[in-house]
Amino acid sequence: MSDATDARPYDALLLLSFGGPEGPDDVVPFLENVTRGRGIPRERLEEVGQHYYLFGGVSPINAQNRELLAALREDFAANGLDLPVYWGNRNWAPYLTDTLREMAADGRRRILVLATSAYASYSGCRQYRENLAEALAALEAEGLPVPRVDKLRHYFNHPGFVRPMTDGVLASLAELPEDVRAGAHLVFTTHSIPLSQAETSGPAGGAYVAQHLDVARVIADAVREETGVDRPWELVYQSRSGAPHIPWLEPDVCDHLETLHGQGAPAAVMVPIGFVSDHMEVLYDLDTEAMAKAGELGLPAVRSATVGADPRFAAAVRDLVTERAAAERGEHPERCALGALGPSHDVCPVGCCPARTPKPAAAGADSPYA
Ligand SMILES: CC1=C(CCC(=O)O)c2cc3nc(cc4[nH]c(cc5[nH]c(cc1n2)c(C)c5CCC(=O)O)c(CCC(=O)O)c4C)C(CCC(=O)O)=C3C
Ligand SMILES: [Fe+2]
Repeated sequence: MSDATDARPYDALLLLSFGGPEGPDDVVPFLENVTRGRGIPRERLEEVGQHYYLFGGVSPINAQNRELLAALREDFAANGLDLPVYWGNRNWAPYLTDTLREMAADGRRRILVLATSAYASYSGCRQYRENLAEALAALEAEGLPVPRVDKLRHYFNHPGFVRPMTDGVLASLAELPEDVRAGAHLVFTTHSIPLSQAETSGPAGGAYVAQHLDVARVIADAVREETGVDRPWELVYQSRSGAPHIPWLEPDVCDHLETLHGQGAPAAVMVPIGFVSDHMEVLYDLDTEAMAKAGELGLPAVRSATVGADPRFAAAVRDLVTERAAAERGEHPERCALGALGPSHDVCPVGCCPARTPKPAAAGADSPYA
């Protein structure tokens, strides 16, 4: 393991997330921020707005990021890692540009970024890198010093991300009635994305699905070992958006529950491996919509926990920070990873997770910033 207290050359960590509305008046402006220039049909937006209004116009994502920030600060302090942690979002306050401005004013010059997305995809990786480039350009235009930003590697297969989810599945199985527990399917879910984006994800294409399958297999294997029961599992998708004629990853989780029921499956545990916390995608698309579908079918179902602010995840972030810092210093740190794919790259190569319309992206080999 790398020196657990040495973050040099980095002088700050930036938690970079999606952002969400904090009251009913925020919902429409938030959705406008999310969908600017993305060609999402108006009906879809109205529908998604309703999901937020059902919860008082409040997405839980900001509170969850505040908890994660607190967990990171606590973990760093308890382990002697002296590194300040900041937070900025793509779509809602605190906005990324404001946070980077504050960081520059505080004298931060080498910033490491933790995005709240564990996998390779345009939305989960390059789009955050585009947001960073846009924010750095704003600082430059204001005559402020432009810090150098690097992004932590994809952490989907880090034990500190996978282990809490495995424990979540074990806890969910225990909640199912005993007579259906052994036959329960493990239904791993993630955000659907356009097929074209899935095909071009990662340095060589196909990374989004391959990474999820790798994690699903690791969790299914661990659950089998710990319960002594070999359960069927599948990877399915949720939260599809976009125009109906554009193909996205399938099957949808609700259709899949119907299929399982038709095949006589006795129960299902939905495992949202694609998400870092219980934000609106989890609360509405799984806990509300998919659970209602399971209820209609009479299929016993439980949804297992995301990592959220689990202390093991905070410790994993510390490990990733010190690992990357050591690599930047020219050392050869050990890189923790479960599954078959191994640790992901530190620096996204040119053309990784390409956008439909090319835009400058920071924190990668094609960054216009050093
Ligand atoms: C891969 C992926 C993740 C996981 C990785 C990551 O976490 O980044 C994710 C997370 C999230 N997505 C979120 C919200 C939304 N995503 C939308 C739209 C879209 N998401 C997409 C993909 C992803 N999204 C895509 C390809 C679109 C189509 C438009 C586009 O190409 O951009 C829309 C527009 C309406 C709609 O169409 O649903 C909303 C409101 C929230 C916040 C939830 C909250 O408020 O609690 C979170 C964490
Ligand atoms: Fe999304």
